[in-house]
Amino acid sequence: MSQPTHPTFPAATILGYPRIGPRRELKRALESFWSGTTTETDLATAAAGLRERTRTHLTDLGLDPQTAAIPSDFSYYDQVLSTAVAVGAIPERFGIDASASINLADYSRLARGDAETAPLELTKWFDTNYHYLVPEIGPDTPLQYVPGSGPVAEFVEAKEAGVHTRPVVVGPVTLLALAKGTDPLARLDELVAAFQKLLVELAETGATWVQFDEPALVSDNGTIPAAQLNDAADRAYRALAATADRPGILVAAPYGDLRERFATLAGTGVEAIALDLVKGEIPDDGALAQARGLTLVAGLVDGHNVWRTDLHAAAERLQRLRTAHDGPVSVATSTSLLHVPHTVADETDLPEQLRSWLAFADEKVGEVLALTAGPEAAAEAFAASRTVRADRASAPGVRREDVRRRTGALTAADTERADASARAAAQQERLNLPPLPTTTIGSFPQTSDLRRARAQRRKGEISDEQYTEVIRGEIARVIELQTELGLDVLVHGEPERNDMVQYFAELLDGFAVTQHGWVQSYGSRCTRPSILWGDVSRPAPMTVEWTRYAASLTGKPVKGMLTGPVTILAWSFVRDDLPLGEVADQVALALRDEVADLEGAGIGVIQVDEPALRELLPLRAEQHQAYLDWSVRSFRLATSGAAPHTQVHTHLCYSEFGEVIDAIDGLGADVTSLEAARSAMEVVPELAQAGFSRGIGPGVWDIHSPRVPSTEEIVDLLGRALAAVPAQQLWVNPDCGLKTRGYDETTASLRNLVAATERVRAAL
Ligand code: MET
Ligand SMILES: [Zn+2]
Repeated sequence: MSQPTHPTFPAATILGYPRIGPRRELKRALESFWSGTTTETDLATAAAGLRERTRTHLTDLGLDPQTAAIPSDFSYYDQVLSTAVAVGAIPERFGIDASASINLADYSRLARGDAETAPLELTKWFDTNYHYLVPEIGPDTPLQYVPGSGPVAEFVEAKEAGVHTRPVVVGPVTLLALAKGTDPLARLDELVAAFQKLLVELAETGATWVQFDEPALVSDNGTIPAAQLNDAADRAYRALAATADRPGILVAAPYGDLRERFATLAGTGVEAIALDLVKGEIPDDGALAQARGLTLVAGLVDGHNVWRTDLHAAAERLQRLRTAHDGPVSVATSTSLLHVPHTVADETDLPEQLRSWLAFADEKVGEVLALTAGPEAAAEAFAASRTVRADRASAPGVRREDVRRRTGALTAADTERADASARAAAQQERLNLPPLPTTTIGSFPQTSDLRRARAQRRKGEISDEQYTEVIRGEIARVIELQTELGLDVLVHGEPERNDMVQYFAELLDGFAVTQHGWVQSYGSRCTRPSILWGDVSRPAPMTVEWTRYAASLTGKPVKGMLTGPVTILAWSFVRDDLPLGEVADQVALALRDEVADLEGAGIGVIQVDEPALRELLPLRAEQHQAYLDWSVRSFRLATSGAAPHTQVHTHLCYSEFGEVIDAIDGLGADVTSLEAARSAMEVVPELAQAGFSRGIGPGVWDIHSPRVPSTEEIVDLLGRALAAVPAQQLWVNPDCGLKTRGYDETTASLRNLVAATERVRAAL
């Protein structure tokens, strides 16, 4: 085996940096290209400008521009897609020549589909709120390296601009572990051969280090059994390490603990391993002995949350690792900084004190450098870190005795409702619903008028009264539409909500919202997570007036709409100084009060959405139960104060439900609606088999595209559902909320939904 020589790994680095741009420049460039207002060249120019800005900016922040400390990790849409494209893994159904470089129109087509071709599936990336495009790798999918691929071009671009970067790609094991298709792992050797060609081309252009991201190695939740995953890592990295003339290889394992796979990787011949020491542990001495001489990259600065690092604690761990490990140790972030906003400096509206506790991407680069310099050279940063910690611990609102007393006094009785069949009888008596009741998931289209009114209110251009009038007008219109369509359980349409989490975060104590804290969710889509910094309480009712107004306009039941505790946590930056289960209880109690107030206003149906229930499932199997226990408990706590004759609904979407089916049952909601249209109701028999006996509303309309489902199609889906559950259990609804849809397709689709239901009812 050849022994390539590599310059030493840089002492300080980050595993990746946000690529959307501080003012979402990439989003704008992509969307104007997609809409046809700009050309492919315009898009490429904008992207090159952003990359240039990032390199210069990271250099200015103090990362070394000459030693591969600055990652080149750009992607136009998604890093998994970009890596798949680099190794030519393009499904044949797109009709794209996989052996040549593809243009941005074709690249976009893979991500977004077109009239004839469905896009690649989009799904959640590990335990984050980022979504990747699922590679399709079957026995016949082409796999061949495409010379001049993205990583090479980006490296060369940087080099020509005077910056020697470290190309970042998704590693072969993770790429296959995430792929769908018949036995993707069977293609490992071919995939590795493609990556070998990438390594050779990178070496030819002068790259000294390359980073392979392998988060699949820290998770038990994938489809590949543990032993096979370990074996695949062993095979893949032995082969990659054996490539003649290649850059040094860094394997990064973000989001969790490598455990026994650390020793596996250490034995393959790669030069460096990046450990997530925020989520994971320092390997024990036995494992470290296997890694003698290797560079370990200590991920001590959290790339996945926004709190300033405790530099003393991190320095202490760094010292422990340095003492225990016989080889170089570098400092890095635990994950790519993709998951955090650019800089706290932009947040001029946040309270000064809260601001001082935060570190976004740029501040985290500073923390990595301070840790690398050490407590003496970076004395000022270390002192500030200590001050901030003390300040945070004692700041008003972080710990509130009234909130703690309430959570401390909870008992099992607080999560129990009356028996489900007694509830069902009381609810039917009150609501008097027909068989197969029809409803929607909550939101109706968010029109540009609504968005404008919100922006005007923010800028003070319209008064609160004027804003309220706009919202009430919209509620009235939505109620009228639903009445005309003949739906059974109506909603107010959520026109007052910019976002289903942020709306509540703005009204609850303990949360703050940012101005520019955008984080890429997928492609051009970004979210602005709220920051949960203190004990949570509800100063005043949050949804009651809107719901009461809607109910006053109709004789039909109107469903109150709340976002559940787990989803509120999953889509916010959560505090790191209190166990999540306790935070969830605090949020649940606030929601419990809201449920009581909705009941007091005469609302008989209340939905608590938990679309993120699956998302927070820990990556390691032995932690699943504890998570499911607290997440289910918090939902029950939020809802179980409801009287028997109040019908509690929940809604889940986005994910495979398999692993959480029992938990869904455990929520105990009277009615559960789930995304199901694309999978042709697959979840219904799964629920039935699990013994689920309460109401089920499997979605019959895939709301992710403007396509209107036909009446026949919905009749067919309902038939499938009825094959698995009795009619008394079945509800009819779309897959999810309608806020991204237009009114035309909404009206047409709901009309078909009602017509199909009537047809099926007649045949019962
Ligand atoms: C992502 S789940 C969305 C549920 C919410 N009630 C809505 O309809 O928009
Ligand atoms: Zn949904």
